[in-house]
Amino acid sequence: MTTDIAIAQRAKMLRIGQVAQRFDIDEEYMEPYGYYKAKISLEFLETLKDRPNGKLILVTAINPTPAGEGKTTTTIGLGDALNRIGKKSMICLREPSMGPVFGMKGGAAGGGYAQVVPMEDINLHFTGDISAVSLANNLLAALIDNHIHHGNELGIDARRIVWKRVVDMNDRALRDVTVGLGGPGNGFPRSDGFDIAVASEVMAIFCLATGLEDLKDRLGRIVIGYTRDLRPVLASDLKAHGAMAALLKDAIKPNMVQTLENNPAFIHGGPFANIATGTNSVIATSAALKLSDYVVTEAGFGADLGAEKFVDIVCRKSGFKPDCAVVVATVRALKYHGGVELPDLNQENLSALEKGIANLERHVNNIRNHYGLPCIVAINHFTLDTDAEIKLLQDKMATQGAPVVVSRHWAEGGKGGEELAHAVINMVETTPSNFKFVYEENDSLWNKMTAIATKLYGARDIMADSRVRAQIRKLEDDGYGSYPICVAKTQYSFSTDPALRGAPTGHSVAIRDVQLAAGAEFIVMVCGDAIMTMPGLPRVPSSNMIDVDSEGRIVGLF
Ligand SMILES: Nc1ncnc2c1ncn2[C@@H]1O[C@H](COP(=O)(O)OP(=O)(O)O)[C@@H](O)[C@H]1O
Ligand SMILES: O=COP(=O)(O)O
Ligand SMILES: [Mg+2]
Repeated sequence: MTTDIAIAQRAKMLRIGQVAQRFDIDEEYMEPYGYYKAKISLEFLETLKDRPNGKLILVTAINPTPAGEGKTTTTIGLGDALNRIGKKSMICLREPSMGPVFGMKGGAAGGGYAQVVPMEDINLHFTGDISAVSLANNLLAALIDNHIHHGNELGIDARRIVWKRVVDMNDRALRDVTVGLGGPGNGFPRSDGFDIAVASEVMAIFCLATGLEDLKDRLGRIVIGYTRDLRPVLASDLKAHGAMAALLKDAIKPNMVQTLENNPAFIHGGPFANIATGTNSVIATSAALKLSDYVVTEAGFGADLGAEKFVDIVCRKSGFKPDCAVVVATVRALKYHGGVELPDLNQENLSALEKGIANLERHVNNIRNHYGLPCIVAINHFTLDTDAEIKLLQDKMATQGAPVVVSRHWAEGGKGGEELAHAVINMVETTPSNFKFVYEENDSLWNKMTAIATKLYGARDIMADSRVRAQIRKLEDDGYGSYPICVAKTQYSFSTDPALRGAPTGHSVAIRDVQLAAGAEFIVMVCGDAIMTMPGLPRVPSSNMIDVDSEGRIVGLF
């Protein structure tokens, strides 16, 4: 079988300036990173602000198997298909974290004949944005310990520092560390830990900021910890935010690359959707909306996570209003939700498929009734899907109020996605969006989390111990009650139990921890025990297969 990287390395790429010209982006505003990547200057984006917005299509999915069900691949295939049928379309994706790249899931540049290129660059260092985010995050961490070392004038309580270090790698050995060992010259010993870079609040701020000044202002409002009398200590108290913004001044400009069919793609910002917001930067999507008639963007994991955060955090803050949603479903994942285990997903199993369709039905219901969005089901066709399985899925979904389209973009590129593209255009042109939030800004934090859990997850209620309840009360007392919620929970289930697949009801969502993201302006609610902000590498990491050959070409990157 032809690998993704073999297809990508055979691509006939255009110089990135040629791709940009098709979308009236003058080369003087392009800051090339080689021949096939470029950043777009923020000054250029300023010149666009009076233009009307194009239509916004959100690609989401059912709860995935560990491999993922093809949101990124479908976003790319749909974007190519829209351009093939004569629609001026751009796609907006997140940049891949090297955690999954070297870990279990692999890259995030699509697959088959629906990829963005140069995929090796995109999946590895790309233009250095995630490294810049990591450095900005860790500069703040270093300044905290340095401040304590040099007398601690702010009175930071070292036991109440909430700011962690980050690295863009899956490294369980760094989850729980002690810093400052080795005597007085090394500072004061204290427990610390690393999160994966894409879980950093700096990444969330990066993705929500509207420009450099907003970025700097938000960075300054980060709460790094508390004094002994529980007063918050901010990054601006440490005079850190200017230097942090300086590290990010180039990263904040959106990156442009191209698809295998030479259509433009913005790839910018990379938060995961199970532990963070899960969508690309507001700057990139805002730019794409001014530069094209149809923007296709994806939100991570299932519609219970990435799409909900896109709606309740990103759209609430940015003013975006999606015109429709495409929910990606696969036969394999629906069989998984019907109880089939991973090794057996390649066998036809109509009864399991029929049972697992409940997961898709609930996502369609949530998207239509709780996000108020017209919805299309895209069956991301896999080679081993049987006609009987496809027919069963189409028949079962026929009464759910969402058109079901089989899309073959992975195998055929944009051509394979044209039916989906026509369905999207028809939906956008005939069905108005009744876009709405799942909860209101002035609902209490507890009621916001209750709304998400009961309306979307099928939960009976939420619960929390007295410590967490006290934390929530203090956040309300400190004036953060109007902030939206960023749920951190497993991506495999509507519940907090990854093994509870399908469409569980009556479960309880336990809030294990609550974290303030004052700069990103949301409250993280960590639900259940199956979630961590520093993943570990699997027994056989993808890095085993990755190499560089004698001509300097990357091999084994999927
Ligand atoms: N139709 C398909 N057939 C085979 N492999 C696919 C198909 N769609 C996606 N993939 C592969 O599945 C993995 C997940 O796809 P991706 O688009 O990254 O999913 P998501 O964005 O939902 O996590 C990638 O390795 C991709 O190449
Ligand atoms: O945050 C997760 O994103 P994917 O669903 O694209 O892997
Ligand atoms: Mg993806």
